[in-house]
Amino acid sequence: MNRQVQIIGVPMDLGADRRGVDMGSSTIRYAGLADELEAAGVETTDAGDLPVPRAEERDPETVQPNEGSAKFLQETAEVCTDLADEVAETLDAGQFPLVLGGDHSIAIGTVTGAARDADIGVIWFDAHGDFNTPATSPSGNVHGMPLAALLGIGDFADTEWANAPNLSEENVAIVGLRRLDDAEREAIRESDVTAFTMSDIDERGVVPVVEDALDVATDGTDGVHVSLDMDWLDPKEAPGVGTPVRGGVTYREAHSALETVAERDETEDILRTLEVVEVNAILDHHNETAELATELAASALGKRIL
Ligand SMILES: NC(=[NH2+])NCCC[C@H](N)C(=O)O
Ligand SMILES: [Mn+2]
Ligand SMILES: [Mn+2]
Repeated sequence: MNRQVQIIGVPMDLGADRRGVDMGSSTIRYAGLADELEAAGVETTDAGDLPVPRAEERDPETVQPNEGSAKFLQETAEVCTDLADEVAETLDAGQFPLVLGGDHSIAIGTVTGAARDADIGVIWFDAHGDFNTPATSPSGNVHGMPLAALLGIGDFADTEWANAPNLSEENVAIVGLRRLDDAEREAIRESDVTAFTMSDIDERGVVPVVEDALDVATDGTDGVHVSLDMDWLDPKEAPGVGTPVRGGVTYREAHSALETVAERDETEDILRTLEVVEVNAILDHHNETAELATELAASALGKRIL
């Protein structure tokens, strides 16, 4: 496939408690993303990093009284609106947006941009559901809320900047789930989102599960957004993440999953956007999580062993 990839970095850490995730985009570049993608046979350009305000720069006067329920929500809205424009413009120019986080709150920008002129499906590789709302979140961290925000769940019902117009719950598949807050579990059960837990992967194997997730995300849509939270992997493979959870997928399972996406893309041209998030440079060991992120992006975009 003759794909022109445009890298868009978003050094965002306002959605997470653990500082260090703002360096994710540069560590992934430093790990050799451009070379890895070249090996996958795709042409790459780099749009650099979007500006993200720093927590320290904030004027205390602007802090909202209800700040604790969704920290830095106003700043997140601004960054995600910029990102959505950048993603939509990249697609309009015939290029493929590869978004590098930053924490997972940026998915609100990537997905609203991807869904601007198309019906899309989403595959969400994650240990977590990211299905909290300001009312249910135990942490107030927006990186635990992007899926709920995009789908307009609960108090996100009229949050226009965060709702993805052309995305329905029926076309969302979460893969690899293993840690949920109580209210989040309830909200996912009540929704029409399809959730494949780690138990499903244990029982059936990762490839059949990803095939099913692809069926969910492609059913009646124009394309698929793949969101890869690096804490989806087991912390033994990906130690550089802020919210690690034991019992994640292995190195080989992760590659198989993204190769399965690439195989479907080869025959059906389904992949619209890709993002890799939650790489935390401070917590990483010798950049190994960033290196893994580059490898997995390349697998998703068609790199093969043979
Ligand atoms: N994208 C992530 N790493 N999300 C972790 C979310 C953790 C927890 N459920 C919360 O709401 O704070
Ligand atoms: Mn996660
Ligand atoms: Mn996540």
